[in-house]
Amino acid sequence: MEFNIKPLSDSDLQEKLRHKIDTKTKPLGALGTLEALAFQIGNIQNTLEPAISNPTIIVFAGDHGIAKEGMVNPYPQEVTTQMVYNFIQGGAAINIFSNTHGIDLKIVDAGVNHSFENKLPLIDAKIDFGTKNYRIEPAMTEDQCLSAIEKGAKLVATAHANGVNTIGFGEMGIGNTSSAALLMTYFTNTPIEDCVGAGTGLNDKGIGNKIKILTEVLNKHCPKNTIDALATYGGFETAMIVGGILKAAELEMVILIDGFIVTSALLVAKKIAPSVTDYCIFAHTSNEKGHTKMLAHLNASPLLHLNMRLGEGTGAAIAVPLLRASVDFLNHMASFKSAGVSTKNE
Ligand SMILES: Cc1cc2ncn([C@H]3O[C@H](COP(=O)(O)O)[C@@H](O)[C@H]3O)c2cc1C
Ligand SMILES: O=C(O)c1cccnc1
Repeated sequence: MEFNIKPLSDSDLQEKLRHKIDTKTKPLGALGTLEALAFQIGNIQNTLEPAISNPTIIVFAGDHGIAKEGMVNPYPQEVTTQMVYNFIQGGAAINIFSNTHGIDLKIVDAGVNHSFENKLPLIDAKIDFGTKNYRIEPAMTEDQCLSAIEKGAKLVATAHANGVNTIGFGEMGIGNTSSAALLMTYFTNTPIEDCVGAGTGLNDKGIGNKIKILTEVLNKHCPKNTIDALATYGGFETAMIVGGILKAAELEMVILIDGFIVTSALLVAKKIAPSVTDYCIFAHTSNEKGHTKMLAHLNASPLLHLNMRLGEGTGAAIAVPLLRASVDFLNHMASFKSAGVSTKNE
């Protein structure tokens, strides 16, 4: 498992991008974050004329052993399967927002606890029928974890070969806010009580219980390295997103980071390849409690804060028009020179 990710440090290109942005017909810096976006996307694509081509969101679905008990998750495990059918039928939030913004959507069975019929519009990458319960044993074996990373990477490589240059990731997996909280505490050294939130709607008592259970889980295991930590606490969907993010950065794609769970996958990816964040655009701040601290750890300033806490890649989908607007101004806006507009008095 090798990912060759180039840090973005072409100072000549960066200077030209800066100049192109600064000579558009607007006060210096007046397009704010859109300027930063255009600069980053130009850097990623190594061009002064970037484009958002065939933006795609891949939603990975997987079940979690711990969710069978119903102690950390308000909704039952079956909801993962039911939501996969909902995605296939076009009824979930991510379907709607993908339609709104012309985003191609792919749904992947990373490891749902259900046998899906053949011929569904569902990509079969199943590792197993859900992870093991990490209250008892590691969620997955090292082989399963590496296989999930590889499968996620392969799906992104296929998308890239089909002309996709902008990719977002989504997830569906009842119980996966617990898994993300465990990964967060492991990779950022943040106390578990600051990583645990309400997920899909626990009350204060439920959150207290979730913290207690996840503290026991942390005391039980002692992961020996990055992959071992992902195998111990992760989900199949999370591990596939880790591989997907790493491959997308290697292929110099624009990566849209969604909420709490996708960002937890990025923590793992960054541990493997620190430059990966050069390729990441942080779409939004989720209302899940730990997300703000997780983002601060990554030095990230997301584009949006809409009080969303859903996952599925919905935050990533909502941010796509901002990416389009940023490359459009860079490509099409007049410069002071071309429009004959006077520059600022010195
Ligand atoms: C109907 C429904 C649709 C969802 N879509 C995403 N999630 C989100 O909630 C789950 C994580 O929360 P927890 O750890 O509390 O189980 C994930 O499946 C996530 O994608 C959903 C959850 C539900 C119930
Ligand atoms: O931010 C997220 O990704 C999130 C938050 C709560 C539940 N599911 C996902």
